[in-house]
Amino acid sequence: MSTIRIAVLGDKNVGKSAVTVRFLTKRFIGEYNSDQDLIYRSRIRQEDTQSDIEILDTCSRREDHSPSESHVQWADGFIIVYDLCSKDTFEYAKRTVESLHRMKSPFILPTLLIGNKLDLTHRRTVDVTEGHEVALEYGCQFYEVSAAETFKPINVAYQGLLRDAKVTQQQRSSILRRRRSSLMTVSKKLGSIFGKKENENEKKRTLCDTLPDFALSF
Ligand SMILES: Nc1nc2c(ncn2[C@@H]2O[C@H](COP(=O)(O)OP(=O)(O)OP(=O)(O)O)[C@@H](O)[C@H]2O)c(=O)[nH]1
Repeated sequence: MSTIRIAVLGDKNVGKSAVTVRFLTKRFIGEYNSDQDLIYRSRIRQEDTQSDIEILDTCSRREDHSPSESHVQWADGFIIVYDLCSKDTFEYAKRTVESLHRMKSPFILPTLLIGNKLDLTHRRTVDVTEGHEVALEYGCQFYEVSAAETFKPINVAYQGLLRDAKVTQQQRSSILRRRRSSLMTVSKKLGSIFGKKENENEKKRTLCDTLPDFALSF
C-alpha cells in the first residue's frame, strides 16, 4: 500500500497543528511545541480502500513564503492555513499558494486553503469572499473552519484533498514507472549497439591473430 503525503504550510500561530490534530484525533489540543517540522502517520478508509497517510506539519521559519523544492518533491498535496482574524497570515497564505502555482511540477498539486479560527468570526479581518477569490484564481479548494470547535468541516476538507492527492500520487508513480521502463529500453538498445561492436572487434582481433605476419604489414 502506497502512502499519501500532505504538507501543511502557513504563517506562525494560524493553527496548522490544531487543524491537523483535530482531523487525526477529533480532538482540539490548545498548545503545541512548534520549533520543528513534524510528520503524523495514520491510516484512513475511503470508499472501501485503506490508505496510509503522512501529514507534514511544518513550522513556518521561511521568510519568503515559498514551499521548498523538497516539500514539492515529497508531497502529493498541500494544505495552506491562515487565521481569519489576521490579514498578514492571509497575505502569507496567498503568496504561498501563488508560489506553489508557479512551481514547475509535472503533476497538478492539489491544494486546500483553510481559513481557521471561525469561532472568532466577530474579530475577523479577512472576509470569506477573499478566500473564495484566491481559491477560484488558483484552482484550490477552500474552507473556513474552527479547529477549536468542530471536527466535521475539517474532516470534509481533508478527505477531499486526500482523494485528489491520491490521484496525483497514482500519476506520479505511473510517470516514474514509464520513465524507468524507457530508461531500460535505452540501456538495452545501447547494450545491443555496443555489445555488437564489441563482438565485431573481437572477431577482427581473432582474424588478425590467425593471419600471417606479411598479411598484417600489407
Ligand atoms: N480560538 C481559536 N484558537 C485556535 C484555533 N486553532 C488554533 N488556535 C490557537 O492558536 C494558537 C496556535 O495554534 P497552533 O496549532 O500551534 O498553530 P501553528 O500554526 O501550528 O503554530 P506554529 O507551529 O507556531 O506555526 C494556539 O494557541 C491554539 O490554541 C481555533 O480554531 N480557534
